[in-house]
Amino acid sequence: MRSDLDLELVSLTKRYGDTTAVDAINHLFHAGTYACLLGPSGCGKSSTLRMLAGHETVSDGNVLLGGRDIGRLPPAKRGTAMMFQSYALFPHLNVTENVGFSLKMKGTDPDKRRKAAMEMLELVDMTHLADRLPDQLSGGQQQRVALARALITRPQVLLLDEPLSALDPFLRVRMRSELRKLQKELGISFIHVTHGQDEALALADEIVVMNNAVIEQAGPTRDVFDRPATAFVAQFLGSHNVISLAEGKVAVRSDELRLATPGAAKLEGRIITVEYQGTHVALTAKVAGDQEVTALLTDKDFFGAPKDVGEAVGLDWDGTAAHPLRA
Ligand SMILES: Nc1ncnc2c1ncn2[C@@H]1O[C@H](COP(=O)(O)OP(=O)(O)OP(=O)(O)O)[C@@H](O)[C@H]1O
Repeated sequence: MRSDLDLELVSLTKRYGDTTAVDAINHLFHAGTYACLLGPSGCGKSSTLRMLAGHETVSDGNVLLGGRDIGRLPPAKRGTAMMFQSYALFPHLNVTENVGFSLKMKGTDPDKRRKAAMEMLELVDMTHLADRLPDQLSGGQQQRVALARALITRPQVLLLDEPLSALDPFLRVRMRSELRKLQKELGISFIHVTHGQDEALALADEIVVMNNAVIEQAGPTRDVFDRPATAFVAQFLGSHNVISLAEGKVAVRSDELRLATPGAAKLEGRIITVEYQGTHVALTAKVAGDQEVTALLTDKDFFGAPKDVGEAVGLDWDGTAAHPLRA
């Protein structure tokens, strides 16, 4: 069902001279969804996000928010707000002034501005640091201020460009659960650009995988993970093997592979690495056609019948675990 706040990309295209960074992509972001735009460096994620925000011109196509074409409006008139990778806080303004900045530009009076800024700071749990300057804040605190500053415009869609990449790994995991919680509380759409598959899996209701300027696959996160449509998606999301069989290429999750007696399994080969990972052991074998295939075994299964590099091994899986891939 369509909603007034759905965001639709229609044949959206970005060209920089001879380079086509985004090639006629179509997608409907349902209102209230946490979506991650995922893909390798240079695939066109940031260009897409910047076109949605109005920080980059649209070369061709349309951006519709609730059916209204916003693709050629100035950023402040779109109903979107963007949070940048570097947070882009003004160093000479304190936290409250940074958060209230867009209201100042609109001519809102100082009392109202301060009140609105404090409400937003409350939302991100930062009221106690309202008078600090940005360089007196930690990375995570700066990120919260940047979020509050983007949200004060009451956007219908929040656009986030690699919002966690400047944080250390520990803080990144904490902040991603805060982002998720905030999105659920606000009920607005978040579109979050990342090249990290674990970040996308942890956060997103929906994943849009981009490659070479086009959308390779999009859908609910678990559907995309469980049923990658192409070898690229399977490999980019990780935890899958792409295996060439007589009937064509299939993706099989590493944790769906099991060891079997050579000669009585779908594949056989020799073990080339055994890697202990704590709860699991990753065992990689070289099989027919020089293919490397990894089985992720629970530590209990592996140590119940340990194997060594160089041993012959059979690898098997249930028929339903193999997903045929599009060429
Ligand atoms: N201002 C520009 N002028 C010319 N080419 C550009 C410009 N910005 C981006 N590109 C090119 O467009 C393509 C897509 O870039 P974009 O930044 O959208 O990719 P990305 O997926 O966000 O990559 P990253 O994860 O590295 O930021 C790349 O080939 C890039 O070199």
